[in-house]
Amino acid sequence: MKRRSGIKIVMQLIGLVKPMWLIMTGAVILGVIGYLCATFITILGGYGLLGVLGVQTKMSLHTVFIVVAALAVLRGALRYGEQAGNHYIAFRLLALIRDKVFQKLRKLAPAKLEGKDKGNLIAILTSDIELLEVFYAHTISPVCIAVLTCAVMIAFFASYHPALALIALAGYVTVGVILPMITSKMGKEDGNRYRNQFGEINTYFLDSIRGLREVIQYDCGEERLANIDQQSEALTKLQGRLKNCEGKARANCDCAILAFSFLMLMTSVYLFQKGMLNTEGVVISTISMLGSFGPVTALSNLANNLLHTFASGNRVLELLEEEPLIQEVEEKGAEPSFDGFHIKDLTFSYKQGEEEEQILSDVSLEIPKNGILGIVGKSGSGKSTLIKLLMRFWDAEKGEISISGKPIKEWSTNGLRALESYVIQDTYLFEDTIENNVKLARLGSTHEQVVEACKKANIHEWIESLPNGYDTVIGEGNHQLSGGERQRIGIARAFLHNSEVILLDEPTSNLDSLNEAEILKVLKEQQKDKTIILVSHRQSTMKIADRVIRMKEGRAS
Ligand SMILES: Nc1ncnc2c1ncn2[C@@H]1O[C@H](COP(=O)(O)OP(=O)(O)OP(=O)(O)O)[C@@H](O)[C@H]1O
Repeated sequence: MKRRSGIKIVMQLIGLVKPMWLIMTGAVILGVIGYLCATFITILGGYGLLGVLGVQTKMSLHTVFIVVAALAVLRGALRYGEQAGNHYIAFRLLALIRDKVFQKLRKLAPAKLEGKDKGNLIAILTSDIELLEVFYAHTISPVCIAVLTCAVMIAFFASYHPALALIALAGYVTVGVILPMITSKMGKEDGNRYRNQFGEINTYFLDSIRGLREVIQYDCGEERLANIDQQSEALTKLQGRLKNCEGKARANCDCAILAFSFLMLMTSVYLFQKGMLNTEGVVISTISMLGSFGPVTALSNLANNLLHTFASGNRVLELLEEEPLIQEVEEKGAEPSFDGFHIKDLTFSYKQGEEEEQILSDVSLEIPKNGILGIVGKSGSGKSTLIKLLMRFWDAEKGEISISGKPIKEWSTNGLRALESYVIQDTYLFEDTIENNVKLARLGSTHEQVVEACKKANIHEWIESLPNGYDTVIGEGNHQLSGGERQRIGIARAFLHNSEVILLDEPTSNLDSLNEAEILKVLKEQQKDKTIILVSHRQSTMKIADRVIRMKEGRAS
């Protein structure tokens, strides 16, 4: 994983706030005034104390009480405004980032996502993005607020004596900049490791749940459980180290505040002895120093959370910057006028790190418009790969596939996908009604069109036999479908999509011979005005093909 510096991550994350800078400015202004109100409540307390002790000050005791009450009310209102503004920005931005991540995933799919660690992706989509809330709601404006509030306070100290202003400046820089920098340096590695291990444990968990049947059958539950325990323990250890670092940071911060306040007291007493400061100056400057660390302490505490936030930010930015393997052509509505597939010298290999295994070499093939082409060949001979290349899930490294005289990588990607329907062995069902699951192939189609597609896929009667018919909710945790039922829903989708080209990769592998025969009959009827490409190991399925080609050692014959 690419490691960005903290500054680079911050700059890139701040870049996303641009559309909301007005609200951010408002929140900062409210925050600065709010913190000054809080600090001056303490300072006015000092004036009040001096008044009670009979020392002559700039303000009467009566005025002090009224102003303190007014500042307290104002502080509450301002704090509310600042927090509301910051959280509004943060949650709007999280929605925006999620949207960007989903758009990116769509572009990366399927070529770049096939080999990706799914648990890690889930961790990025959920907890990593969620953690950026800390950055947007509790980092940007607190930094601005701290800088502005400290500037006002330094000017206030300077009104008593420049030396006091210098001590205040040194105190604010130490607590708000130097200590947080040391803390984040100390915990950066652990922060990154924690986020990555969290992703890994997610993947392992997900894998164990998905493969539960195999785990039970081969009795390896204990071993997986032990692995989960081991990973959780490692995670707990890392978390312990991070908390330890956090604790040290808090302790250092408190020590620094006390040390600088003590230095302020000593210096003001010294100046008093030299006649350069009055009693009011000594008391007020010391109280002000103690009471004005609020905004910089907020920064110091942030450094602890930022360890996680930077690691999460890095992972989210990494995903957003990932380049898709194929560049999509965006030209709305430009569907190719289909005249068949013209495949010339097609060579392709999947790249996995440094390794490359050639799957197709110099395949040349003419697939005419309309009719059924069967593709057979040994397992692993590249049949599915050829189909995926026709869908342009990958680009060929040499040679090309063209339609109407133009390579498919120059046709609009949406247009190409609208031209083709792709049915695979294992259809994915979303947690939704059967009707919506089928409608996915053509949003906006009517109930009658869905029923017609399901009738062709020989699944209508089964759907009607369910208590809720087409409104039955299927998918994970709901009505579970058999392999054959899933496959027929996949075929119904392809019929509803009603595209000119239908690519079928082992479409009948889970069907009994009765269902297979019914579906093949419908496919055969469609061959007049559809181009059907069929990959299957079943001889019974291949019978409907007009022409059958064989894949062997990366070539078609
Ligand atoms: N996404 C991928 N990344 C890397 N290698 C892959 C990928 N998909 C397939 N392969 C490899 O490419 C080779 C051809 O796979 P393909 O699925 O095209 O074969 P097939 O002829 O359809 O096999 P089967 O009949 O078993 O479905 C296999 O060795 C497979 O391991």
